[in-house]
Amino acid sequence: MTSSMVQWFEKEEKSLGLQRKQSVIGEDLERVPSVSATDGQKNSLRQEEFRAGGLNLIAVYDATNSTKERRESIAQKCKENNIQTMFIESLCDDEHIIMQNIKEVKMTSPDYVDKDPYQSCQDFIKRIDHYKRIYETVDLSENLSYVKLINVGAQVQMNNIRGYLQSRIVYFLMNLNINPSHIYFSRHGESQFNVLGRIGGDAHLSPQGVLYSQKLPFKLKELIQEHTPPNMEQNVTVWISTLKRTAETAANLPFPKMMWKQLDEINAGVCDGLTYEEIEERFPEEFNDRDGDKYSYRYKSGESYADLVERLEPVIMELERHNDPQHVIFIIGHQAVLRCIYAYFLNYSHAELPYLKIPLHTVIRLTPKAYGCVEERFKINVPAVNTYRAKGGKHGEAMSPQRSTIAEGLPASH
Ligand SMILES: O=P(O)(O)OC[C@H]1O[C@@](CO)(OP(=O)(O)O)[C@@H](O)[C@@H]1O
Repeated sequence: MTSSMVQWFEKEEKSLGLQRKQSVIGEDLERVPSVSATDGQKNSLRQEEFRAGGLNLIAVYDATNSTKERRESIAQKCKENNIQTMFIESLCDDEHIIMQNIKEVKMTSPDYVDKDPYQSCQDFIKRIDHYKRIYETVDLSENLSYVKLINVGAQVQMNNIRGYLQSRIVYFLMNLNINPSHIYFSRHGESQFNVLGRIGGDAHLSPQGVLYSQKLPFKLKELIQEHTPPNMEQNVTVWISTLKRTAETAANLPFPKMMWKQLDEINAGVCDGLTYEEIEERFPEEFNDRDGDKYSYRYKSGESYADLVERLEPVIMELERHNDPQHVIFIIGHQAVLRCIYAYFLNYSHAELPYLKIPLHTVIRLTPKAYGCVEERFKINVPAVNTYRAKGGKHGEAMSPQRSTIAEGLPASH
């Protein structure tokens, strides 16, 4: 019986979006849809294109592929088109996981939108019975590359897994979990460099930033209490970067802290410590190049957003692995770093990612679900400069003495 397959595939796609080193598994998108024609049911084919070098492509064929015969036919078709295949099977015989899965995953699936939950549940149980009767598990006789996850990764079997991309997929699948949990994050409090409109560096907090660090513990506790059972001790770990502004922001939080070098802000290389105006003046071509393709642009002697995404992979894996609903992870990070994490969970494209709005003095709560991710923002009412710079535009209010108070449409807390 298959379980959570759609979920696995969707998460897999997202993960691969973070990865730019794929081997080429298909170079001609036009050919791939012919594979889906082998299945008369409502199987869908979703394709994700990766532009590390222009040609790397991966296609995710999301379907039950329940018989050996069908899998053979898919593998054969792909082979004829020079496409490497890898099958992922999720087996589950743990009743508790199955019921939880039906409740939390299937009932939020697009298949059951606007349907009666009881009837949807019955319908899904019928589907499971159907698959129990006809499903043929993947095995060695098929001579395929495959990964078999048993009871949500309690056991993992694999066959013929080769090369960089396939090993990365296995690594990713082994770290997934289906327990609902919350992730909190915030940028550090306003820094002295933020006030001056300077990027990068390792500045201390401004007086407003210090005020934010003092109000933060109250807000965080209040938010966590919303989903923690009464009298339950708050179990929180705070992740910070190695830069002073994050440690100073975390200073008043009475929770264990974990320092990650990976959470350091994007390395602006020769532009570190400059304002956007100074960069434009000293490095006009570089400045334009960054505006042209902000995701791929790499600062001289520094990093690009694409580099940052790779650097953050262990952080993302830890977040994916995190499966204790009573334990909260609170990340105090930076504008570029938090854009990457946020884009991963909310599925933003490479083009959108570097322009996402992650304002200062705002706590963001993410609750990943099987189909999407719920996002809530809580502005703490300590005025801060606006460090946002739109494409081709000017730096936010950072260059002016004005401070924004409450971001549009957000609840303010005191
Ligand atoms: O990629 P852009 O939009 O320039 O934003 C990243 C910049 O944000 C800043 C602030 O301008 O981050 P932060 O203060 O959160 O550490 C800079 O240090 C960093 O270079």
